[in-house]
Amino acid sequence: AVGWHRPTKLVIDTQAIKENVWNEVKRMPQGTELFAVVKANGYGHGAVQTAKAAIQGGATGFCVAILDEAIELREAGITEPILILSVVDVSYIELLLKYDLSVTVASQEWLEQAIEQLNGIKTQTSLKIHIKVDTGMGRIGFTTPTAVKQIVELVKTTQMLLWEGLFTHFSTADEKDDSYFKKQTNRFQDVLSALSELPKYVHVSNSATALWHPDNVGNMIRFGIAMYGLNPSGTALPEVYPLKPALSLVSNLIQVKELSAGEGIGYGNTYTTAENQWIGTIPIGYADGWLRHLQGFSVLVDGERCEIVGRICMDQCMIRLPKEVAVGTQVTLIGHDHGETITMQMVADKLKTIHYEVACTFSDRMPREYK
Ligand SMILES: Cc1ncc(COP(=O)(O)O)c(CNc2conc2O)c1O
Repeated sequence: AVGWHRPTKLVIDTQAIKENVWNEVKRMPQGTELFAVVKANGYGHGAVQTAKAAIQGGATGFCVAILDEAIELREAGITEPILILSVVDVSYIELLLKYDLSVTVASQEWLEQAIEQLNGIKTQTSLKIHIKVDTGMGRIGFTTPTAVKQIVELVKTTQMLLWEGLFTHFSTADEKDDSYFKKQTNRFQDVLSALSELPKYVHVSNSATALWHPDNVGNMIRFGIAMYGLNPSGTALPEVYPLKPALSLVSNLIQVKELSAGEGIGYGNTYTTAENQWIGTIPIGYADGWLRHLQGFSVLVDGERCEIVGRICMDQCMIRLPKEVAVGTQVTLIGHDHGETITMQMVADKLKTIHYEVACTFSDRMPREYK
C-alpha cells in the first residue's frame, strides 16, 4: 500500500520518465549532458523518485529551484551535481558548501557578499557557481557582456569560488515564432564572444529549446516538462519523438445513488437533476488540487466519460453516471481507462492554464504511487 488511507492517488510511471530522458539523451549532440529539472517536487511527480528514474535514463545532474529542494535530494542519497536555479541568501553559504551544491549568481552585490561570507568561513572547498545571464527572460541575471566580464574577473580573484557554469533561459522557445528566441540567442552569443574563457557548463536549453532548437549553443540541457512526458508547447508545436506522460490520477467511487428529477447536487445547489439520474461521489476535491473550475469537466468510469456535476467540494466531488455502477469502481481523472484517455492538457485547457501548473498544484494530501 502506498500509505494514506483513501483510494485517491497519483500513479507515477517511472519507466516513462526514464524513457523520456533516454529519448533526449540519445539524440543530444555528443558531449552534452542532461540535467533533470526536479524542482517543485518534480513538477508534482515526486522529486526523489523522478531523480532516480532520470538517472536510469541517462541524466547526470539535477536542477532545483530552492535550497531546500537540493537538500532533500542530497538527504535522499543523490550524489550527482545539483544546480539551484534561483538566488540563495548568502547567509546559507555554509549549507551550499556542506551539501556540495551549485548556486546561481545573478548580481555583483550577491557575489561580493558571498565572498565576504566565504572569507569568514574556514573552508577548503570552493563554492560552485553558475553565472546567470538575463538575455530577455526579464527575471534574474546579468544583462550585458560587460557586466558578465566584470563578474568573471571578480570570480578569478579568489580560490573560494569555482566557476562551474554560465547560462541563460529562453521565454519563447515553445512558440512557433522564433524572433524573440533569436534575439535572446544573439545576446547570449555576444556574452560568449566577450569572454576569453568558458566554464565547464554552458547551458541555455529548457525542454522546448532541446526539442525544437537542438543546434543551439551549450553542453548541458535543463530538461523539465518533457521528462514528465508533457509537450512544452501544449499543442502549439509537434512532438519530435513520442513523449510518454508519466502521471495518472485515479480514485474510486465511494457512493452511488439514484436520484429522481429535481434533486440538487453540491454547494450552492448549482446543479439539479433534470430526470432520473445515477450520481457517484469521488473522494477528491480542491484541497487535493482538483480545482473548482473543473466543474463540468468529465472523468472516466469503465471507459465512459462522466461529467462532474455541481460544485467541487474541498474533499469530494460528484459525477453523473450513465447507469448504476458498483461502489468501489475505479474513476480515472487523468490517464487511460478502457481505451479512453484524459490528459493533463485537457485539464489545463478546462482550467485555462498550462499543464505545468496543473501538475504542480496537486497537493501533498494525495500519495504518489510509483510503478
Ligand atoms: C531556469 C530554468 N531552466 C529550465 C527549466 C525547465 O523548463 P522546462 O520544464 O520547460 O523544460 C525551467 C523551468 N521553469 C519554469 C517552468 O514553468 N515556470 C517556470 O519558471 C527554468 O526556470
